[in-house]
Amino acid sequence: MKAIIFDLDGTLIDSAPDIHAAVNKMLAEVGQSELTLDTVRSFIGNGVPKLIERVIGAHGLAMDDHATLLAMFMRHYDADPATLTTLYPNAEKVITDFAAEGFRMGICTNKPEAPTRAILAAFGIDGMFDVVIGGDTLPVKKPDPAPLNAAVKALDQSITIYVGDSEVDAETATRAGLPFALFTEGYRKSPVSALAHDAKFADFAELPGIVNRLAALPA
Ligand SMILES: O=C(O)COP(=O)(O)O
Ligand SMILES: [Mg+2]
Repeated sequence: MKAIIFDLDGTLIDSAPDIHAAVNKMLAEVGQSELTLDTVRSFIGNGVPKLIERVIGAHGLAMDDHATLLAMFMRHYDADPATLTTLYPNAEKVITDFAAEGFRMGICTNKPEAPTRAILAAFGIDGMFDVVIGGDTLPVKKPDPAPLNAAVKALDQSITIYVGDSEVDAETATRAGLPFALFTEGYRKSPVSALAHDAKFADFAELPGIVNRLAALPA
């Protein structure tokens, strides 16, 4: 049987609006002006500590305040992680079909595990994933391959495919030696051609065909 592991932000869900809202609530708390949605979206992908570092850089704030700002951000984000967030078109139908076909599925994201689980529950899809690895589940994050390797091990299938949207995901899949399907409508910063990938798709309706093709390739 086959397994599929998904990245979360910019892959299954468009979460930037809630992350943006929490960043701006944090900035308001310390008397700083708001950042735009595009700016905050470009800061997503390497986990929350890196997001906060990038916000600090954008505002010329003191790196000494990193821990305080991170705690403030998490308070706001944990309080409201899913209100403005949406699943990408066809994502829910496709993962429901995969589950019905007996695929084992997992999540490997750099988002901390607690809001990851809260968001999956808010969309009623938490039961479909047999393993959830967040950015704080292990001591290291993607692009270190350890989180993805941990998810692969937990699912324990002969063929596992990783689905993600970013440079970080492409590098992680390469380092873990997994076939990688790139969702092109997420938070990638460089052209599709700059990311190592075995397949790409702009609509989740294309994913079942891709998974069948990749699963049939020799390992
Ligand atoms: O940067 C984050 O917090 C999460 O990003 P990811 O779900 O795309 O790994
Ligand atoms: Mg992502």
